[in-house]
Amino acid sequence: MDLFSQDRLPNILPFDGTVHYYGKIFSADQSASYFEKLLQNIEWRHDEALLYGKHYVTKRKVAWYGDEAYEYRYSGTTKQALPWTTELKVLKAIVEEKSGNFFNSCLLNLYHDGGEGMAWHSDGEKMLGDDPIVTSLSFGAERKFSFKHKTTKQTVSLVLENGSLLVMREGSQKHWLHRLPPTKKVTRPRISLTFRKIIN
Ligand SMILES: O=C(O)CCC(=O)C(=O)O
Ligand SMILES: [Fe+2]
Repeated sequence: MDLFSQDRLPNILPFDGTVHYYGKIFSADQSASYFEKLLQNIEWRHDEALLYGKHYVTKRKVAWYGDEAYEYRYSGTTKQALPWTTELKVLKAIVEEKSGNFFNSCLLNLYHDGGEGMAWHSDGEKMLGDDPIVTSLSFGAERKFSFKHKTTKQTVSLVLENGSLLVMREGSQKHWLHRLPPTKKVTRPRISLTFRKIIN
């Protein structure tokens, strides 16, 4: 476990939680290779959402993998986790080593260009427990990522680089929202791997 590097990392959040940005943990070559493999080997599907009784299909694609065929219920849809691919097993081990945390599942996102993003939310699903730790491992285009405090509305932003690791720790889901804002400046795709730990 890479505890020493975590100790030296500054907290992205000013209060009420901890978010560590590890920066690039892979070289440009390694990142390009992972990006291609993930694009090819992951079973990407358009996400579905039920909002105010209306059924939406997102442009963004997602995929859900895990140790077991966990069921992920949200916005009126249910997804069943697929078994880990070779690359995902390798990446999970690297993220666990870097962060010092263990994960049993991963929600992957594929944003085809800057027109696709993710709206303000927190990853507060019951099955993740009271105070979940969620990662974002990024490949491809650099994107801005923002946090907003649920009561003070204070915001903090950073850029998630190609091959970089972000770990949202204690308090970060309870007290803060996060989003990936859409932008016209980005024309290339990005893949993110959000490793999570299902409690029950
Ligand atoms: O794409 C990202 O970096 C984060 C996505 C996210 O917040 C999520 O999947 O819950
Ligand atoms: Fe999230």
